[in-house]
Amino acid sequence: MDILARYFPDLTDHQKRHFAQLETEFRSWNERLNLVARTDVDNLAERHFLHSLGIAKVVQFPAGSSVLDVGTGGGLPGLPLAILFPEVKFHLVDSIGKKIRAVQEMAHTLGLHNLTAEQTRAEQVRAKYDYVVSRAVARLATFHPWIAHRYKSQGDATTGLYYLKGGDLTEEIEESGLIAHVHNLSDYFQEEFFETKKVVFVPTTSDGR
Ligand SMILES: C[S@@+](CC[C@H](N)C(=O)[O-])C[C@H]1O[C@@H](n2cnc3c(N)ncnc32)[C@H](O)[C@@H]1O
Repeated sequence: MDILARYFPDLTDHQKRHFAQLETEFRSWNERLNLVARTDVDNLAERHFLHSLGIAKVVQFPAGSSVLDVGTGGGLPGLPLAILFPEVKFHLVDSIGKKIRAVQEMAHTLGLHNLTAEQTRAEQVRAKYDYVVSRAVARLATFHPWIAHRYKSQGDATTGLYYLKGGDLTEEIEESGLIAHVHNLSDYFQEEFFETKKVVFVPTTSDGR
């Protein structure tokens, strides 16, 4: 967990304890459900928790705002972000019920009161949010129509989608026809894993509404 404290030096002892607990819980659920590749389980802090927190290097969610995590699987990036931003409300959705139950159990064990999780398809979400986050779910051209109308109307320059992606995204962004800003996580994190990792920001207004 030292790696999280190194890149987020303002973490409180309470948050550090939460991350340590999350690691224990996540490992235990992973043995049953394969939430992330087994080969990655020794690198949970770097490849999953810190990767999720990469979004926080690009945007600071204000207190009182709301965030939807689409296709959260075992709670990534939503669970680590909910620990980092205790004053922000997170709603995590996935179409697979057993993953959502694992997320609910982990949130309950940690006593995270700012996070809810629901089994539903992204296309069926009806509430509205300030922000959407996601990792590894679908190409932007497929994904964006699911969430394009899930934003509250009073957005600002920071509201929109923050999508964790890897590799060369030129073609994928072009195919989507969206205005997208690409942030390199290698600008923030030194580990080799982040060399090709990005946060793609698609503002709420990027489809011309
Ligand atoms: C590769 S996993 C990524 C999980 C997690 N975001 C992570 O990074 O570890 C993709 C997840 O997206 C979910 N998913 C795919 N399409 C979806 C949809 N239309 N609505 C809700 N969940 C969806 C799948 O059930 C799966 O759990």
